[in-house]
Amino acid sequence: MIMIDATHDPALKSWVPGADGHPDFPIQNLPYGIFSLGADGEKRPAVAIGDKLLDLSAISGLLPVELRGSTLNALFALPAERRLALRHKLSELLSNDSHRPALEPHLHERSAVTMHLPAAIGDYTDFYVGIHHANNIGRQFRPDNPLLPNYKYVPIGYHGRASSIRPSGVPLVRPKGQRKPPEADAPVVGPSARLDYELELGVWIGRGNELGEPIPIAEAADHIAGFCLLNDWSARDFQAWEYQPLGPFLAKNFQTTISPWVVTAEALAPFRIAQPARPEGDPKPLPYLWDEDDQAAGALGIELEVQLLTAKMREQGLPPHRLSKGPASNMYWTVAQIVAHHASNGCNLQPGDLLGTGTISAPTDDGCGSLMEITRGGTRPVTLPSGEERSFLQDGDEILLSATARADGHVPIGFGECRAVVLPAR
Ligand SMILES: O=C(O)/C=C/C(=O)CC(=O)CC(=O)O
Ligand SMILES: [Ca+2]
Ligand SMILES: [Mg+2]
Repeated sequence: MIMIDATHDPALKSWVPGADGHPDFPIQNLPYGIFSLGADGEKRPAVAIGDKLLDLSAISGLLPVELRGSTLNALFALPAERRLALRHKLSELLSNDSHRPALEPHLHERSAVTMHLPAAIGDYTDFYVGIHHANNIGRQFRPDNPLLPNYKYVPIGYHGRASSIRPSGVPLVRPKGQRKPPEADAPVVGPSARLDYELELGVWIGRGNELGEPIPIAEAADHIAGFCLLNDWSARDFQAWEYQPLGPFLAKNFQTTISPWVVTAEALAPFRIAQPARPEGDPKPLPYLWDEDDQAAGALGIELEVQLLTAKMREQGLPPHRLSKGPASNMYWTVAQIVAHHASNGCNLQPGDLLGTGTISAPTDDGCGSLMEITRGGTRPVTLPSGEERSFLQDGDEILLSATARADGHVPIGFGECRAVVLPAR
């Protein structure tokens, strides 16, 4: 069980200029990532602090954990106590002035470096825990049968594609594929006309489990290294045509964008709120999915937001326009439940595997996590400050996801950027 400790102290200050009061990366956060100086430079581990990062490969002699190489998989695999020891050391190094002369040469402006995927992602699985999303989108794909009867018993997911996951900033090329326009007798192939985003949290798997050995739900939290933002780009026209009976395939595997900084489970310890009660009459989950301590630990106290910036808005100097905002507590299943479920048949999870929670929508109109929901399948376009309308994404549109964890008596911490612009189909 991860505890609140001195590294979360709201009175803790950093000697790094601009870190105190930073909206994402004050000293209470300390997220890890992989960067290089220049796009082709050597990839190295770092910790973000304010607008800067500290090159951890350059100060490895000072750290209790060997941190080298171009991925964080080995760090994720460590027992939680070792990761905690590293967090404590970094908190001390970045708060105590006496370390400034030794460390300052290894700070870099984050705006001047290239960020990479933080881990070699062996496998990526996307869940469907946003019950309001499941209701909204289910109504469009299956008007008579929006929420299927299994939803409240089994955390639904699909196996995604790890090879096409990209860090924030890498543009998305509009996918081509098969769709069957409602009035047509036969499908056509071409660029997606209903390109959408999905607002999700990503969960980084830490320690793995052996093939054949399930993860008991009481131990699931020990297998989570951290979190990121995840945009599960979705071609709704391909999806509607291809998804039955095996689920999403080419509609969702052409690219997935994640934020490059790993906000650790340790950093998020204080940011828990009461787990929303299951609606009256909902079935109690089966024992392998139910843990009183997991329920008592609460839901993630994270506020999520999506913004859109079109090419015309960029030209006009307009700021991004908020499409939605809502809390991560709108998850029907906890993160521990999806981890335990994934391994319940003996499937082995490995350090650096990535799970998506599924689209997190609020029950209100201003909190929907995809355009498909906001525009009711494209029938109610959004009007933007530039005067433009959007039903689905156009070329040149940029989607920006952001998130902030907040709790009374604690310094808020954020996730950094998860953005990508849509380029024309090739
Ligand atoms: O209800 C459906 O058929 C559609 C589901 C999705 O869009 C799949 C998905 O990516 C799950 C999610 O993000 O919640
Ligand atoms: Ca999804
Ligand atoms: Mg995807």
